[in-house]
Amino acid sequence: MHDESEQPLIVDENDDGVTSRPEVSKQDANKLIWLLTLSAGLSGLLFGYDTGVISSTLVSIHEDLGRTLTTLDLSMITSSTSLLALIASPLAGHFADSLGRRPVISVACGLFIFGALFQSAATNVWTMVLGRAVVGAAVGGASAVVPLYIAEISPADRRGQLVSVQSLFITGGQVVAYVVGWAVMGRWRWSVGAGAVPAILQAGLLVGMPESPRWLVLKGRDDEAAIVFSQLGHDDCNQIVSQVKHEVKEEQLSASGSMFNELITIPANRRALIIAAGLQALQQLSGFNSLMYFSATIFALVGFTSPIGTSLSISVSNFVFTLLAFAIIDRVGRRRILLYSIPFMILGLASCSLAFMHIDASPSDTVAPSSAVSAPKSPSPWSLVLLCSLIFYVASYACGLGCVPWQQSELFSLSVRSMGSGLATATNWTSNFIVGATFLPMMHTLGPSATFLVYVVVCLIGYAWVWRCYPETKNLELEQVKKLLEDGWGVKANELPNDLEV
Ligand SMILES: O[C@H]1[C@H](O)[C@@H](O)[C@H](O)[C@@H](O)[C@H]1O
Repeated sequence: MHDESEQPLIVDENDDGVTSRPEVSKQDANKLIWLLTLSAGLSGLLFGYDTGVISSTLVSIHEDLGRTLTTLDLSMITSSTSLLALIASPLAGHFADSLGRRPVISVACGLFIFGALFQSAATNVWTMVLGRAVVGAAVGGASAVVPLYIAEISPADRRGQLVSVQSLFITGGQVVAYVVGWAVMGRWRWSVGAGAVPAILQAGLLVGMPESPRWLVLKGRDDEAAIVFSQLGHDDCNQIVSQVKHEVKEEQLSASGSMFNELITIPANRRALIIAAGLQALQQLSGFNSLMYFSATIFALVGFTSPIGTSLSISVSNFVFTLLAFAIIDRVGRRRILLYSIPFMILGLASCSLAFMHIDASPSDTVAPSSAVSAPKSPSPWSLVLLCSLIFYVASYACGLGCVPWQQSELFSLSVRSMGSGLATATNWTSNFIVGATFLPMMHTLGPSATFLVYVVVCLIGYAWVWRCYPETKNLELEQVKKLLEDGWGVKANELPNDLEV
């Protein structure tokens, strides 16, 4: 264990009047960074659990909410979470700026607990929708602020990986939700209520969590920031505090009014917002969550006898390939991962569309999936092709688009970071809402094959846009990324990242 008495004390004051702190060993700092990442990342687990659990819940509710669920009921129960998430995320961005990152994460944690318990006690469709909405507010707030908090405490060369911990937690939470949903065999009140458990654990961990040091500098609390930076293992915490202060001053000079104005009128900020929000929209509009929410419905439709069990393959592949992204993101880089993986998503989706052409599957109007097929059928060889294509699509999604958009906060400069992340997150949830609300109707009107073709087209457009606009940010300090976007999209500039001066 590290002995504090051996730590060299640096007691001089620098130009900014910041007093240096006792040095902390790299090992202790590393442990702390991991602990904070895991504590904050638990919100990702809840995000994943609460969004994943709906798939098995939908097929288990039957008439427990007082009536047989219609397509509209299912869409409302599913979409109320994303609807509230999209309202909560920009608000969370706002409060993360005025009150700090930590209080927002704490409030989200409280809402996770309350929402889980409320859902498990739901007696009719409306109370269920309300419970899902409370959880949605928590998911929206946490998904805007947790990646931002992690990015702000991470060293530049491991930031991609540490922020990806959140994606690992999300996808892990979705696997747990599927397993729990499967294991409790229809007792959905238990599975939705179980979401309160990790949230209670997180509430305990949040007690000792420090505020983001970059936010502290933004608020002029330099001494406190220096303490946190030194706990996080910065060799020269005075230098990093001055660097961040310098950035804040520069931004104040070029600021032209409100934070929103600053975000829209300063070209680097505007580009950051377009890139972050665009990638979040692409993540969702590529259709992945239609599988998250309705894979059991799809598998019932095409004749699998254990649709919930089969849909577990979707969430497990998502988790396993997010692990791959986690392992390589800081080496391969964000842009390259996207450019390599999106073409495989397109292939997977096109092959799903082909498989559906050969499967006789037309969703009926009442949609408890076990009754969604007019006559029981067994899976044809094309159903197996469909399953493999879906897994292929999910795998390529998970190692690129599933993960990279959550790196969003690194694109923004400090003074607009929380608002920019909040708006980009809101775009994610808006698009999530659109996909959740349109998937079943599209399956009805266009048919399954054409529905998947729509996602192919989205991915094709998305690929071209990423190629044109998404810059590489690996290994850059947060303060350097801003420079990257000053004169353009930074797609070429970052071929020489070391040339960028802070
Ligand atoms: O990054 C996550 C992850 O890919 C999840 O599996 C998905 O359900 C979320 O919508 C997405 O934001």
